[in-house]
Amino acid sequence: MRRSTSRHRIRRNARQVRRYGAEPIVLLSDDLDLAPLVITAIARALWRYRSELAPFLTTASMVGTAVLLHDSAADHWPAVLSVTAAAVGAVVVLRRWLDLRLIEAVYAAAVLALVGGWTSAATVIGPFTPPLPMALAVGGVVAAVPWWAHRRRRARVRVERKLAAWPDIAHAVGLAGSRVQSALVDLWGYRVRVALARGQTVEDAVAKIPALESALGARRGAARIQPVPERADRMELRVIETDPHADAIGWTGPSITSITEPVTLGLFEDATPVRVSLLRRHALVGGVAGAGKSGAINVILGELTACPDVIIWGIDLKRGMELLPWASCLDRLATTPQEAESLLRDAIAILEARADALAGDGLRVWEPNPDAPALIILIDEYAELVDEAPEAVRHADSIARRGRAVAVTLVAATQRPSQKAMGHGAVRSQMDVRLSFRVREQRDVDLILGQGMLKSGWHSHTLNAPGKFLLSAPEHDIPRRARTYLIDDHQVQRTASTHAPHRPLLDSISASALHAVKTHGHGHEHSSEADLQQAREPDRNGRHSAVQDAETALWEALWCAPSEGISIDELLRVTAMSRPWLYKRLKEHSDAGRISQVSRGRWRGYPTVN
Ligand SMILES: Nc1ncnc2c1ncn2[C@@H]1O[C@H](COP(=O)(O)OP(=O)(O)OP(=O)(O)O)[C@@H](O)[C@H]1O
Repeated sequence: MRRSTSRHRIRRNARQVRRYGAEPIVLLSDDLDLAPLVITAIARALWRYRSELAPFLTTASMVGTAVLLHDSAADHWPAVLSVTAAAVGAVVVLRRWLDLRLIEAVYAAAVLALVGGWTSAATVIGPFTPPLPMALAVGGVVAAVPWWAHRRRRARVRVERKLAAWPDIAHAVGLAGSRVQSALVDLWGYRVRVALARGQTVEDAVAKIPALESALGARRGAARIQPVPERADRMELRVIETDPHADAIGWTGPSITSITEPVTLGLFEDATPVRVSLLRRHALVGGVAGAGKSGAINVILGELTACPDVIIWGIDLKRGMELLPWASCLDRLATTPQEAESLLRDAIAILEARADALAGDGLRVWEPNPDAPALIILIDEYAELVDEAPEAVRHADSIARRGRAVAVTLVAATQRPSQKAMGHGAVRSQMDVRLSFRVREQRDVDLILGQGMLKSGWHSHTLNAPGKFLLSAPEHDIPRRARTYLIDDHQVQRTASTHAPHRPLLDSISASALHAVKTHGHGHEHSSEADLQQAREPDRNGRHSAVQDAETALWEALWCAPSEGISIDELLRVTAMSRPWLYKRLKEHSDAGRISQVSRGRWRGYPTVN
């Protein structure tokens, strides 16, 4: 009778669970039959919320440990301190291996020091001797708040809870018997390694993607499945919770330290990084005005300037508007057609000298290192070069055909690389890496990416935001939408000044060729060490004079402005500098009280007070 009453109660509880949701409502009573249910429910709740409860569990175990140590081994406190120091050291040393960011490592080290310090003090004087209880309470709360608030931890817990239901999910979608082996949570979602049940294939799982998205409560199109090459019964499930392309993706700094590593340009839609090698390869960046070409060049420069085994030269016939901010890291910057022509002619001299040196040594390719750096020439708006410096284009053509093996390569940006805009030469056909930002017309797709690409599904005319692009390269042969990282002007400035002191010098073979060109008009003469040193010296005068010209033009324009002031557009025209540069200068002058804003967007200089 009693037994049937408690069964009745349990059934009633179960009904309540169904009615009120997942969390069982436990009615406390003195009925002993309910005890196991209560204990199980508490244990489950403790397990489920173990991450949130971690601060309490840590505090409780500190007190327990201190009680034991104080009673039995009070003189062992130095051992506690030593273990603490070792643990803090391990966190510092193994930070990367533990996948901890700097701030997380600092937190972990601080908490470990707090726990160890308190426990050793409690070992000596007892955990309940003032002020230790108060110190524990205050320290516990202070340490727990960042833990509870930490976004990455919360995301990990949420994913763990979701994956705890994997057996049910797998059963529901038709992959019964598969198991989760590991899961990794990142900024954009999570990645799960799944062991498939006997006889199941990755293709079976791919067919269940829509069902999986539904069962995991993800948005449509959020899940991707990839095979694991070495095991047919394993797969990797990627769930993207935040669309990486929804907003601009900030650049977090260079990802490489050598040109032999692939540069990282941005992220694909599935949040995997876009990596492409520029070693001994020419690159073409195309797309309409405002589509993000300069952004891509900035990212490329951010990466390349971090490499001490590459020398960078730049050609920017828009008076250096795009490349000037990087000038301290560019060994040469040409801003006029004449400078462009001589820069490319010098590059050919280097190319030929290197080719001769390689042939002499019986080598096939130039392996860049800090003593023998690669040379990359960035050309912003190639079409301007074609219009203004036809001779330079002939040199560029030659570099495009012969530069790869000797690591003298081009990165050219242009709005529409038609035969005319590319100077009817071989340059376009020699480009191994192609980045297509948005193009205006469908036929422009093939112009940038190559014949037949539009038909094969490379639809860069449908890209819908600045910075989005398609990448075609030997290691990227399927069209996947990507977005470049966005580097703001401050980052450009900071990165350029950080990297500038570490730029390499030209190798002696190349410097000797340059010296010979300067003195004899061709590149095969013997040069003294002093000559070489002079030839190696970066020629950054172009930069300084262009900036000074702009500063002077700006100041004169402001000073001579009429009483209603001069507009931003006019200032942009007279300085030929970028908008951010102009705004920065205006702010500096205005902060110093030298100029004033007469009305919205119109400025003028103050008359000097004597
Ligand atoms: N990756 C990106 N994410 C978000 N916004 C971007 C990105 N790249 C560029 N933009 C935005 O688009 C604007 C134009 O970009 P950018 O100057 O790179 O275009 P462009 O193709 O070089 O144009 P132009 O040919 O006129 O120089 C930038 O001011 C920036 O606000």
